[in-house]
Amino acid sequence: MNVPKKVRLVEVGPRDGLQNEQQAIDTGTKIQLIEQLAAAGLGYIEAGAFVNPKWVPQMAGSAEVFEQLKRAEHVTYAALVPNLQGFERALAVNASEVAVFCAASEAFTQKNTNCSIEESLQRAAAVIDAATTAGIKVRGYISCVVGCPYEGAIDPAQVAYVAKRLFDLGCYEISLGDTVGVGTPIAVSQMLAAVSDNIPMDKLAVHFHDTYGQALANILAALQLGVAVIDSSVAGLGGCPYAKGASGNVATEDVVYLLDGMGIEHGIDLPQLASTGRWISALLGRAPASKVAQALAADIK
Ligand SMILES: CC(C)(COP(=O)([O-])OP(=O)([O-])OC[C@H]1O[C@@H](n2cnc3c(N)ncnc32)[C@H](O)[C@@H]1OP(=O)([O-])[O-])[C@@H](O)C(=O)NCCC(=O)NCCSC(=O)C[C@@](C)(O)CC(=O)[O-]
Repeated sequence: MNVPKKVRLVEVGPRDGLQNEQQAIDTGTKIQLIEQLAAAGLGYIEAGAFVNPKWVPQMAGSAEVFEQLKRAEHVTYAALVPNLQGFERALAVNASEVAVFCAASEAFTQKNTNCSIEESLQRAAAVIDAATTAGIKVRGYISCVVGCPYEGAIDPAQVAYVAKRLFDLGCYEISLGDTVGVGTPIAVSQMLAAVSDNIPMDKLAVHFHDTYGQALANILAALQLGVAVIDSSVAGLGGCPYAKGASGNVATEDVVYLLDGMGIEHGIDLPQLASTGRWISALLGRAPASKVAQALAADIK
């Protein structure tokens, strides 16, 4: 087993977590969420998305979020961008990094970005060229790495193909997304084995949604293979607008508790993070999806 000693958590709550919320969330609340996450020790926060606001209205105010945010020195504030237009918007508000996104499924790519996989890779290439010129690092996401809401099971070879293309284009890290949350540890391990034939494990991240309650088991499988970057969302917020019924990302609180149990360093203050999760969940009118946050609140020892 190659379990890492230290893990980097990529907090996607303010973007992936909020993008699918139907109720309006004001800019001040989004900023407060990001600032609280930074105060809890998160060093990488995806703070917004510069996508077409007609497609994802909740992310329409991302420019204001980036402009008004009080930035902490230890934090990378990343923005999701689908194309050059999105990159230019992110650059204008001084995003520290950007992330491009593709999928391993043709049907999902069409629904999510209105183009083919090949065209999405060309858009990513244009963003990477412009970002390189501007001195900005680019992360790459791949959705539907285990299953697709439209195509069903996805062949690990197809994930490996798209991952290698994105990596060769210049993404410094590839985040592998189980968008629907259908994966189980064996399927995830097979997918990671295929992808890591072409890309070193230390350039891979995992991004699990918890629809079927498998996210932590999948993370454990990924950690045992040496993956050291995990995407998660405070309070388990989230869901993709183009993956109907898919639940939120794995809760950051739950990942932190798992890492503590394995003696893996992460740099997060769990009680403070759980308090942020309770605050944002209360604001959204629900309990945190994190079991750890619920157990801490009930003082279960
Ligand atoms: C990709 C597009 C833009 C193509 O959308 P399109 O409609 O095909 O774009 P277009 O190039 O034909 O342009 C149409 C209009 O969109 C505008 N436009 C074009 N680009 C932008 C932009 N960047 N920002 C603002 N406006 C933009 C453009 O200016 C034009 O405006 P009009 O002339 O009609 O007024 C659209 O499909 C889109 O925005 N899709 C994003 C969908 C999305 O955000 N999905 C969720 C994020 S991905 C995800 O959650 C998965 C992930 C990453 O978390 C991992 C996982 O869990 O799997």
